Amino acid sequence: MKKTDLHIFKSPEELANQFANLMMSWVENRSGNAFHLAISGGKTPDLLFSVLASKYADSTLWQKIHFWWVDERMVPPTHPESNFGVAQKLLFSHITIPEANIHRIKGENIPETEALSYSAQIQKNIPQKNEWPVFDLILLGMGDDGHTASIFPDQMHLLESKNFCEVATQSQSGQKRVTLTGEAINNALRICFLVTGSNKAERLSEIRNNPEKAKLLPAAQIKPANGLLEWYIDELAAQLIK
Ligand SMILES: O=C1O[C@H](COP(=O)(O)O)[C@@H](O)[C@H](O)[C@H]1O
Repeated sequence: MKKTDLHIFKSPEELANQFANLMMSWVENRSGNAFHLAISGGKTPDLLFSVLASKYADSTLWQKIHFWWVDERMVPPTHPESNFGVAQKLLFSHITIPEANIHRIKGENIPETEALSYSAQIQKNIPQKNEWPVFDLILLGMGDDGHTASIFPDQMHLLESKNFCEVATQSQSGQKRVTLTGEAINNALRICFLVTGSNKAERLSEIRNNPEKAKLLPAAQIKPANGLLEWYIDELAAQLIK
């Protein structure tokens, strides 16, 4: 992680507010009529969804944004752990967005079948470079074990898969996930990690200051082929960074 790629905010609320403004300005300034945004699961995006829903409820930019998911838990959309379900509740139900702009991973389907079907959706809709999709923006989180997307430390091979998507298994619970692979993520134009909370501090300091430990962390392997990589973190997550 280079110093210049790191943006530290006083609180998760300040981060969500500032990031929402930045993101919408990137959408506005991007030429063309589609902006392909892939969002992550977990708790961290909740605040961003709420800020977007309240500050940008009436924005016309929702016509341009196509939502994709970095990963999904293989549960129905009504399940509390559904990443789509959370975005639906906190964001989509508050804005006007064409249904065709929402490209969810269908958690209710058989994981292997859905990984293929979601890959086909990506292939059909997203411009490619070097035979990999080029998302305009990918938002990533990081677990306190250093996983990102649903690429866990015991499944590092998913970083090098030649497929756009793969089935992953949550290491502790055994829950099946469908996730974008490392190469599909690394081909994006811009990748932003959003990370908050003291439970992420140790992993962040390893990524920044300890190359040997960082080798074992999926989040540290995210290195865009041509695009930008930025970290947006709060002070609690930043506390051990030297
Ligand atoms: O399991 C997951 O965890 C990470 C981090 O989640 P958070 O709750 O700490 O924000 C998330 O980025 C990933 O997409 C998700 O599926």
